[in-house]
Amino acid sequence: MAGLAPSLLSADFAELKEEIRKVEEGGADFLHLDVMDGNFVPNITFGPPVIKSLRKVSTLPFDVHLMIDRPERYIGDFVNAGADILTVHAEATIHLNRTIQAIKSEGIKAGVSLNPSTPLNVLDYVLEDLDLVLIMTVNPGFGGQSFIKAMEDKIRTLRKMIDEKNLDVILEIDGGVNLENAKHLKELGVDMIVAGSAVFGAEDITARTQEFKKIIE
Ligand SMILES: O=C(CO)[C@H](O)[C@H](O)COP(=O)(O)O
Ligand SMILES: [Fe+2]
Repeated sequence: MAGLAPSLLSADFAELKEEIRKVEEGGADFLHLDVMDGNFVPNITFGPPVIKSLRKVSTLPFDVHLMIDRPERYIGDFVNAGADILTVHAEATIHLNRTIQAIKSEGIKAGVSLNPSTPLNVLDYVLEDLDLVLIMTVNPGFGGQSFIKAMEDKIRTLRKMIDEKNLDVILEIDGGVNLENAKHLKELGVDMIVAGSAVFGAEDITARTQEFKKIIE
């Protein structure tokens, strides 16, 4: 059984409170929040002040995906804003081990995300320290892109790495997941599925969330 983390990136930004209520009602497990800085990725979204405001209107765990250069500079800000899981890109921080320890020392969960072309071996000496690994199944920066098929092997291999060491690490994937491929991806061993456009693009967002949950349970 996998969980669902709707990505707010594809929500109506003028109606965030209401959009969150809809996915909560549909049984979302995490709320996925995409922070982009216009440097690490060619897009800009929102930062700690928006997340802090949303924290007041949701009880869902906040799964914050930082697509920003040198994320270590902002760990305290995102912790204060209410992040429950803070995920950094391995490509964006020079001292990955130090950044992970800095997140964990704040008493929240630490995640590492990998771009599609980044090999899994960058996790070799940190996997044991992590709470979550986020495999990007599109190139980060935008919602509504197509799933990159080559990521299926990466997911299988990471599943084996986690299971062989009997680790308590959430395997999360992000990008291009829809009602058609969700079941297959769950069967590859994914624990948490991020979906943006496939959830918030629906006419009835609550019903779509429920539909997703049914497919991946
Ligand atoms: O991190 C992201 C993009 O960089 C988003 O979480 C992701 O793309 C979700 O969008 P969709 O489900 O529409 O592909
Ligand atoms: Fe994301």
